[in-house]
Amino acid sequence: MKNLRSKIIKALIRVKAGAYSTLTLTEELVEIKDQRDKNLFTEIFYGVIRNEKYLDYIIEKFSNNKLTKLDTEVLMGLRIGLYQLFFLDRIPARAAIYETVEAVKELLSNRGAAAFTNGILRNIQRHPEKIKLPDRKQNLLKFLAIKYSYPEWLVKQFSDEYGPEQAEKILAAGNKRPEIFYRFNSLKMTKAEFLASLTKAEINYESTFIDSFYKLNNFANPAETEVFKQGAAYIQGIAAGLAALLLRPKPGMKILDLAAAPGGKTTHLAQLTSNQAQITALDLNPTRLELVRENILRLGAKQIKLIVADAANYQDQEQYDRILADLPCSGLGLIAAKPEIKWRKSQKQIKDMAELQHSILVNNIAKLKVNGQLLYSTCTLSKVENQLQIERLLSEYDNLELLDLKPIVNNLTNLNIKGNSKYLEILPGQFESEGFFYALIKKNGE
Ligand SMILES: C[S@@+](CC[C@H](N)C(=O)[O-])C[C@H]1O[C@@H](n2cnc3c(N)ncnc32)[C@H](O)[C@@H]1O
Repeated sequence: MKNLRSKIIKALIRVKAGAYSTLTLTEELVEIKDQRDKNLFTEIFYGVIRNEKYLDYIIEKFSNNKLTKLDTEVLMGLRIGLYQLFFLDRIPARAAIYETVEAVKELLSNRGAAAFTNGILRNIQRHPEKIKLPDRKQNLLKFLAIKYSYPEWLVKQFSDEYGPEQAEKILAAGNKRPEIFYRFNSLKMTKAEFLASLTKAEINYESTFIDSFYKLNNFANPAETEVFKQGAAYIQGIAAGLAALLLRPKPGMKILDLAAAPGGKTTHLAQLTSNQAQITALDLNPTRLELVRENILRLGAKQIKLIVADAANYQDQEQYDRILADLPCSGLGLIAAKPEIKWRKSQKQIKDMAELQHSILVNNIAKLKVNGQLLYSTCTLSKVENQLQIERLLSEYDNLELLDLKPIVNNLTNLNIKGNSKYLEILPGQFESEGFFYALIKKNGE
């Protein structure tokens, strides 16, 4: 297949059928040699998933056929064509349309399909004045849903829970390309060696509010560097990087990690204790637990026992100093990195997740020592999985106390968090990061 755009169409069809965008992209990029082609592929691929609803809204205005009646290749062709016309200024309109129509020709032998794609794209290009978004004043939710391309129920949920102004910021942040960070892994080399290696490879990096985290600027292949191969770097969102820090693990402690895969936080815990803590790491999914094993090996983490288990039923007699409950969640804080999330979640799934999280917490709270601490975290933005989840737990146990995370985070990082809440909620984009929620719970004597 010669045409880059036909590859993009095929990749988008895979994601539509349920594949993960990140994995699909990684697999596709291996086949492409030229770095500029890789960049263009990535830009159009993610751009279309992020803006799907907005693009369809426009296509619908110019098509006499219902979108559900179109061949998938044609619909994807129209989306990528339109994305290039409206979002990429470096590709001349004629070239964008020509290449897209050629891609549709390559994928479908039926000549009508290419002619149809050509006709619609040319018409849109000639008559942009026909495109009108829903009226913002008359129907704010609908306007936001189309403009930022989110399902309307999700726009409503964000707006109900955060207010319309903050909701709009959340929606916009979810459409930005996420920043890439390296966590420096001190188990493999000194920081001076690590930084020297980045400099030698001409990688442009910046310090962040966490000592061991570095932001990579305009860098496309973070998994191919020397430091990565040597295990001195782990690619991790900076908000996720707070978890192990906030748990304040010490050498000699017994730590239970209830949902560990792919192992970002497990290996961070090992790093912070110089491999001197005893960590038990669970995950329900054996394939994903293998990723933890690979990461442990690459990063040189030690003293970690891996167990395939459902944390909602897991039994052991051990008492732990620390429990990390970085639980499965609806993932609404990760939309920038995994934009298909917004099309795959439902209100029902969010409720089901909240129930699962509750059962996992209830099943494991007895394993926490008196004076031990449990850190609850999710990468989502929904009250029922976050604040309400913790309120529910605290209402059921007299001996649990919510600790204030502000002084802890302000002490361990360069952040200066203020406010009344003892929780730590990081909104997407707030610190160039993904969205995260943290609550720290201490167990008191009976
Ligand atoms: C948010 S991810 C964990 C990320 C991980 N802590 C890290 O930092 O790399 C949630 C994980 O929970 C696992 N999971 C889902 N249901 C589970 C259950 N009932 N018991 C244990 N693990 C579960 C999933 O397989 C997934 O790997």
